[in-house]
Amino acid sequence: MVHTPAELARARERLAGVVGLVPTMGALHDGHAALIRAARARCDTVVVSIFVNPMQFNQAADLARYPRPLEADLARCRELGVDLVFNPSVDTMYPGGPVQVWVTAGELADQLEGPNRPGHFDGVLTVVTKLFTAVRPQRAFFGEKDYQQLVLVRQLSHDLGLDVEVVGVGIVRDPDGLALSSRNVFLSEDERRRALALPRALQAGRDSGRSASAIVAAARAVLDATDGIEVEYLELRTPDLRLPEAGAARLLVAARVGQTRLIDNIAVEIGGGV
Ligand SMILES: Nc1ncnc2c1ncn2[C@@H]1O[C@H](COP(=O)(O)OP(=O)(O)OP(=O)(O)O)[C@@H](O)[C@H]1O
Ligand SMILES: CC(C)(CO)[C@@H](O)C(=O)[O-]
Ligand code: BAL
Repeated sequence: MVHTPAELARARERLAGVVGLVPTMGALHDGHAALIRAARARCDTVVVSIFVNPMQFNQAADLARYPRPLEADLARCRELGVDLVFNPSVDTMYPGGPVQVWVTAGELADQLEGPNRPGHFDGVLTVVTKLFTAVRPQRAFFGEKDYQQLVLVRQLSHDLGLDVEVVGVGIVRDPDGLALSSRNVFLSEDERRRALALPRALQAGRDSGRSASAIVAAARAVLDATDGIEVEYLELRTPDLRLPEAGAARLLVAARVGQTRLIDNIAVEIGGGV
């Protein structure tokens, strides 16, 4: 494990072949393991970063309670054959305090997560740019659970010419359908039962029929029938997050269950008659 960009630069010189980066905020679960396995399969060397990035949190309480089980994370990385873990401190990543120059997300972030988490994607894109610059990977692996983040990071690599191939990895779910997330540990048993309305709603949307309005209505009906969840958005988009058209699409949802905010999404097919 290395902690500083200087240590990372020295270790990076010894990494052979195609380097794959898996950026995480730790509290590793089977979703992260899928990213690491995808990186193992497609790269010669795998680097995992573990950094809870304060600059992408817009609520102090959310940052303060974010889980940080570092020893267990390191054991998981060893089991999965990770070659190098980069675990910087906040002071090392942001010497002298918060950055003054940001990578800003642009209009792709004016929807879905963006308006609900002001400044979040600027924080994500800024830290991902710093991680890409420090690690210099050829490939980087991101989960489809954070679908808008994946699309934005792909755009980041393209627009800034970072020369990193951004690989998306499918959502890993618990057997009951709930998408794995580090924040699921905050759900009580009752909240977890309510949270299952998210994957059920997405599945109902997918199964509902052909038109965009039928897909959204079927998903909305499941959410409306569930007490104790507060829906922030339920939206249909093209795979690159434009307004929906016939063909391949994504249905995306965000909701609060108690104090915990959850997101999820699913691939759907719009058959026409929007
Ligand atoms: N269930 C999942 N399936 C696939 N990828 C996932 C899953 N959960 C997280 N990831 C991916 O792992 C990477 C690191 O995410 P992060 O460390 O924030 O974990 P998280 O579980 O998403 O936590 P959070 O509760 O903060 O959303 C991201 O690219 C994210 O999309
Ligand atoms: C990509 C990321 C590691 C940047 O802090 C974070 O947003 C995450 O864990 O998805
Ligand atoms: N999993 C994306 C990072 C975040 O929620 O802050």
